[in-house]
Amino acid sequence: MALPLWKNLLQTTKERILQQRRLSLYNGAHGYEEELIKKKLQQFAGGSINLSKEDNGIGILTLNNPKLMNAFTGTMMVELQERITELENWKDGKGLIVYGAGNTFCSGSDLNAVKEISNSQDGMDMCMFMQNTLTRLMRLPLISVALVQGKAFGGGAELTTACDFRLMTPGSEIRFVHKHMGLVPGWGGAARLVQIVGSGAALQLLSGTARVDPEKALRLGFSEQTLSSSDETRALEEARAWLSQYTEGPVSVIRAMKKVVTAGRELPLEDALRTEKDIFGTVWGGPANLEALVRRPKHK
Ligand SMILES: CCC(=O)SCCNC(=O)CCNC(=O)[C@H](O)C(C)(C)COP(=O)(O)OP(=O)(O)OC[C@H]1O[C@@H](n2cnc3c(N)ncnc32)[C@H](O)[C@@H]1OP(=O)(O)O
Repeated sequence: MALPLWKNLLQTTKERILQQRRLSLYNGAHGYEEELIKKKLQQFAGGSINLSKEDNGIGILTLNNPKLMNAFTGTMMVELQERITELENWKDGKGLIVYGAGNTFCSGSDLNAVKEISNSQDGMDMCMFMQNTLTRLMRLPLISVALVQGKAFGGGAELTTACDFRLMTPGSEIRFVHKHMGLVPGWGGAARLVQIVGSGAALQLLSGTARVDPEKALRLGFSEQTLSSSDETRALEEARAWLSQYTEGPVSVIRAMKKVVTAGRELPLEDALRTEKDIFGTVWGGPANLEALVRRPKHK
């Protein structure tokens, strides 16, 4: 017998909360009180995080606070979490482009807000909040790319590492400026940077606060490509075309592909292999697989 509507809704909400907990790193057991830090962050308002979902399965996530070079205010941190939840529930999604409004990526956390929460408890709570959100971004079953125009500094540089790929426009720059602020990365940027460029290069970029221009990023394997245009509309078009090479195809297969790679990236080998087996089971004999068996394509 079908469940009444309210029971269905309750069930879905429970499942979503459980899924968010599973994908996050910190919860009450770590002394993390999400509602408290959210309340605090809400006091530092400004800017927005916007999401548009296109018919081609590509989502566009925009950091929108151009007056402050897209610095992250408290409300933007909370909105980022909300948009990630939306993306987790977008079953038709295959890809994601993260970029900043006004021809620049992001200048890190809003220094006006940071000054107000400079005590250690607030700092740790904000750090756990952002690590949870960026870990969920990294684990989305969508192929994600940071489109870097202008500057990606501090937390902005960390955000680029939560995406699968980075594309840079001419004249743009990624820079981990934390040392100048008497800090180290705290949004997970150091751990992810080591995975992307290796520990030696990561240590140099962090401890030398080195400017990473498009050429250097290519050399380090930090960026995939330098786009030809630094105009916002055209760069976005180029990023869409670049990403489409990987998102073309059946949604179930693209999402499964990202999931097997996430498992390989994060889990010990035996666990990753078992996860790969389970995900393989979701596509084997599925519509795309059966259709291909009929079509028998030649892979020339
Ligand atoms: C997670 C930990 C972290 O994120 S630590 C890193 C925090 N971020 C920073 O320290 C970046 C500080 N900003 C800068 O170095 C420069 O503003 C950069 C980004 C290089 C841009 O320089 P430029 O193109 O000359 O523009 P500008 O300095 O005139 O800035 C325009 C307005 O934006 C503001 N702005 C910029 N970044 C932030 C920020 N992170 N927090 C708060 N406000 C920021 C500037 O103050 C400036 O505002 P105003 O026009 O003077 O009112």
